Amino acid sequence: MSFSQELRKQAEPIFQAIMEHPFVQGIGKGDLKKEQLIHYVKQDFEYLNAFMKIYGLAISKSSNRRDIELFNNQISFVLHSEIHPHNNFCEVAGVKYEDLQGFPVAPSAHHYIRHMLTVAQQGDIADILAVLLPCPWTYVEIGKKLLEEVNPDSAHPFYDWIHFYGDGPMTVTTPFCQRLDEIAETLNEAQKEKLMEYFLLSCQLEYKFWDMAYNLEEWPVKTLEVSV
Ligand SMILES: Cc1ncc(C[n+]2csc(CCO)c2C)c(N)n1
Repeated sequence: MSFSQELRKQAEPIFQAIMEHPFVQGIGKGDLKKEQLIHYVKQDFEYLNAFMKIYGLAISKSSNRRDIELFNNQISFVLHSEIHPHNNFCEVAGVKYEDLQGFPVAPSAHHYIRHMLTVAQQGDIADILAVLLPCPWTYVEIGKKLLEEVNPDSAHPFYDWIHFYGDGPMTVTTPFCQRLDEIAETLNEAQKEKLMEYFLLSCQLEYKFWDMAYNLEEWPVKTLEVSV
């Protein structure tokens, strides 16, 4: 079994819990509340800004052009393509995307961003791949499962979202896994265990992100805005 298959196997209970989460199920049923969609987009806009900066850190730590190209392409993808699923949520909620940008980051999104940033600042390319991988991997599996289970017609409110992740342009999971597997061949067990820990924590935080959006999670006491 390859190292990435080992990661996926250990994360199976979290992938299952994500699939069963009411926000994810709500995308399939098309019955999410306007406030839940708005909270998701506000938080995800900030999350994706942090994600691009982490790709920048990955580029600064790259030692060959193949890696630089891989991360550079993903910055463009987040800038120009990841806006489509956000626009889908905004249209259903009846709000303008521009009006959901620049808001304070809620606790679970904050935790996830901090986890990725810490690993990216302290670690190497393998650490960064392990910490980022659950992001594309969980979304592609969600998209594929919803396509199978719901098979939405074009009148479904989240038709675009489901197709974007289910059979759209999101193909980065494969090169990330291949690159991580290549590096893992050179690592000892303790080093691989550390990568497993980063990966599993990101999977848990993917779950928390859905939960935050579903429950409109905010900081317990309103004070100054928390930024990242
Ligand atoms: C919390 C959260 N997790 C994953 C994604 C999906 N996503 C974000 S960037 C990207 C491509 C990576 O290069 C993918 C798949 C999201 N939008 N929000």
